Amino acid sequence: MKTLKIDHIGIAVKSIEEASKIYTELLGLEMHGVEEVAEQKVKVAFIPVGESEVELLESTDPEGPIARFIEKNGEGIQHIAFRVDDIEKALEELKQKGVRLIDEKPRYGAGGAKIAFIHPKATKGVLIELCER
Ligand SMILES: C[C@@H](C(=O)O)C(=O)SCCNC(=O)CCNC(=O)[C@H](O)C(C)(C)COP(=O)(O)OP(=O)(O)OC[C@H]1O[C@@H](n2cnc3c(N)ncnc32)[C@H](O)[C@@H]1OP(=O)(O)O
Ligand SMILES: [Co+2]
Repeated sequence: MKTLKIDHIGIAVKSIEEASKIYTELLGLEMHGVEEVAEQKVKVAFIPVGESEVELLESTDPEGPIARFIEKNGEGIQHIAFRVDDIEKALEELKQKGVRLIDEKPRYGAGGAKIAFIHPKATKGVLIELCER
């Protein structure tokens, strides 16, 4: 497998409408439309910047991962997503290395990307998402 680039940085926010102003009004970036990813219990907005994007994540459910993250840590960076060329192969290789995965098989994320998370306990406290588009 090949890791290609930082695809996006996931930021947990209470309100996409409020938080997006930082990126649009202060940094002059443009936000794409908001999309719901029901499986992850989030609404998502992407803000492209150069080769990567900022992903704003607002919870749609108090039991979802973003609501839980904000409850514990407040708003802030929740994950870093790396784009890979072949996510099934990447997960197979990580599994063989004994890495603790949250998702052993890819799920579908925003924009129909295939995504999977590595547990932060296996990565010195960074929640890593792999994604293939
Ligand atoms: C739409 C899609 C896309 O891009 O297309 C997305 O991004 S969806 C983005 C949202 N979806 C996800 O995050 C899905 C994957 N995440 C999960 O499954 C969960 O959030 C876990 C990461 C397993 C955490 O689960 P849960 O909140 O139940 O456990 P917990 O609070 O007891 O946390 C277990 C330990 O992990 C740490 N921990 C929890 N969340 C963390 C995070 N985001 N970054 C770093 N460490 C984190 C906690 O501090 C704790 O450590 P201590 O034990 O030392 O206190
Ligand atoms: Co993400």
